[in-house]
Amino acid sequence: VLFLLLAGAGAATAQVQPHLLPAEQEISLKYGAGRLGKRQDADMKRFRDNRLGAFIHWGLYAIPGGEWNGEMYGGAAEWLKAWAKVPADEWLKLMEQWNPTRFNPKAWAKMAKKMGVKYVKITTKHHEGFCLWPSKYTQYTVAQTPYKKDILGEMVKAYNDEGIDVHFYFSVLDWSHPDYRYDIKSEEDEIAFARFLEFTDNQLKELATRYPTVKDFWFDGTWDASIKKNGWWTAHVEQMLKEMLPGVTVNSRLRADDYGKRHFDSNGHLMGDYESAYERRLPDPVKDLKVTRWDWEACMTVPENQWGYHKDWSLSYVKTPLEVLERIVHAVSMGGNMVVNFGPQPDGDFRSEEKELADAVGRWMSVNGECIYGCDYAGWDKQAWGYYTRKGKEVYMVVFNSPYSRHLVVKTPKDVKITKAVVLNGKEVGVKETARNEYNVDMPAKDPGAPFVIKLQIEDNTNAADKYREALT
Ligand SMILES: C[C@@H]1O/C(=N\OC(=O)Nc2ccccc2)[C@@H](O)[C@H](O)[C@@H]1O
Repeated sequence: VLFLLLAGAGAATAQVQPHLLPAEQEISLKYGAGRLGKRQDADMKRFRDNRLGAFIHWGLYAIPGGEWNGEMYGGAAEWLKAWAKVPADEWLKLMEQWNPTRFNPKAWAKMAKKMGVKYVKITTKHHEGFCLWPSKYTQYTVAQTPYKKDILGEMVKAYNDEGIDVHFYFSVLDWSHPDYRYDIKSEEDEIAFARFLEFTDNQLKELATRYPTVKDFWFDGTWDASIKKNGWWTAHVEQMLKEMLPGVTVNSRLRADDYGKRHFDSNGHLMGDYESAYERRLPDPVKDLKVTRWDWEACMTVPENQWGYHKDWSLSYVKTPLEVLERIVHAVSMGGNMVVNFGPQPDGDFRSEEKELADAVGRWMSVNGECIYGCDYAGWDKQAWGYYTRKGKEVYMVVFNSPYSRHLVVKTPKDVKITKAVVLNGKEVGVKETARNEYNVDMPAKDPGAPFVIKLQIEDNTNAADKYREALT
């Protein structure tokens, strides 16, 4: 009983993975993790190997762009309705202005292709309740705007035509719907929220039916007590989508278990197919190695916290392309994916900073993408110069910080030797063994002046004798 109470209390804690319980002490759950360990089917391998994605946050919030009644709000632009306390019916009047005349889905897809992203996550419906597809379950859709056309369908086709996978962001929280409840405190709440869950099921079935090439559903807006008290429904949604679209992936943020525990169930097992809690933050490469035990996907904004289009990016720090690149590599080096956010303008074009970012990342990926796509955690100790990634027997050194010593220190696991080091699309560099499982890898003769990649050839020679002796302390 005590454990159950603790588990219930755990519902409020963040999704830090609790210690796994010894199997015999696990509690039985009806709506806990549907699977233990990483999915290893082809669809999940594709999700994982894609590694680099882009987020598109596009909705009515792009029109005001952070400003309401002449006042500029510094908070996230897609939350302006909340910051400016705008009633839903007034907010949804923005639909009358939705007419992105410069929207060119083919150009969007080419920009994503040039950036080197392998998938794009699109906000089908954000918290505001405005749908980018002509849903028949609500009046708040593109069909009821001057634009009229199925924007989501145009995007899906354009991205797929460029060989880019499409993932759907879907907010369960829906500020436009009278039956949404933040908590369930009465019979009336129960009845209204049951209607809301049915409405949501219908929209999800509609999305899965209209756009069968969708590869993933990224749920958001699932943190309220009303959802945590309906963990059964979150398990039902995962099952429903996987029956309709075999192979589709679903993020952990959808899921709550029998006791309202989110992301990880009351036995500490990850629900959904990948953890989706690293939003605008990343696990520590030394202290948080636990994340390498499961699949995960991070997402990030270029300003400090703007997902939707905001008119004024001077209100917070804007990350440089190099800072975005380092976060991409950091995620992959720990076995995660990274999704970089874009907030298109109301006219359907992108701001210049985002176009420049896509270009810069794309130029680097075109030369060095081999150390990202299909790569994973190498299992080697992190060094100050940068990050390791690994693909099979190949280990990549992704160098962001060149050392005054001109040597890149590498410490290999026991029985692993380095036999060769070559700069990607460049020359071989010297490798000097300095102690047991320690090497100095030379910097390239001419400092590339930008992050670069060294590909290591390694040899597993178990039990080979060597000349080194551990100190007798
Ligand atoms: C990707 C982002 O996802 C969100 N929220 O994600 C959260 O996890 N929000 C959160 C985090 C901690 C506690 C409560 C909510 C949205 O609110 C935001 O507009 C954006 O779409």
